[in-house]
Amino acid sequence: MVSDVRVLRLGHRPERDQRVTTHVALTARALGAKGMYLAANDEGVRRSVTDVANRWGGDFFVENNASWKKVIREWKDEGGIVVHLTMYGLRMTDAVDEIKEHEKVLVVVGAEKVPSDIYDLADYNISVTTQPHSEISSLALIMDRLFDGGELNREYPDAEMKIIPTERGKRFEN
Ligand SMILES: C[S@@+](CC[C@H](N)C(=O)[O-])C[C@H]1O[C@@H](n2cnc3c(N)ncnc32)[C@H](O)[C@@H]1O
Repeated sequence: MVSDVRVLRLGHRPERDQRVTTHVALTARALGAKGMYLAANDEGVRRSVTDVANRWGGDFFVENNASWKKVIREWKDEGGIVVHLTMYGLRMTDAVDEIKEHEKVLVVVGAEKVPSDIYDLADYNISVTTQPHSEISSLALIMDRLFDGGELNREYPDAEMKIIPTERGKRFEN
């Protein structure tokens, strides 16, 4: 059963990808990942995601300027598997049950281009549909499958901000 999901973000270009990478991290956090390794130097992304995480609870981390090969090597040494999301991979629906037999899953998402070695280093190259779309949507869908929807109503400990779901308007507890 999957209990530890982390995201590795490859190919981030600070001048172009800040918003999407921030949304990758926020999606990862909201859907139950423990943290994101950013294989680029962008302290601004780390700071803004950490600021959200501090206010909204839990202990999601962002590691800035991570060496992606080292992250993968150490993850595998700890018994984790590496799932690279790419539209060229195997269909998610064919592989997800096998992936779910593992506890630790590192989900790798790219920006425009990814280094070609990732296709060999990954245990699974997985396509979420076989159409081009986005790292955010593909990440959200695989996380939902990995946790079977159980991530959707998680509690975030030590939150300064908490939403009280309501039919209309906005209600917060803080
Ligand atoms: C804008 S796409 C880049 C597409 C790029 N041309 C390529 O070679 O993969 C950015 C990222 O979104 C993810 N992605 C896009 N479509 C996907 C799909 N159908 N299945 C899984 N991941 C996808 C991949 O992680 C990809 O690296």
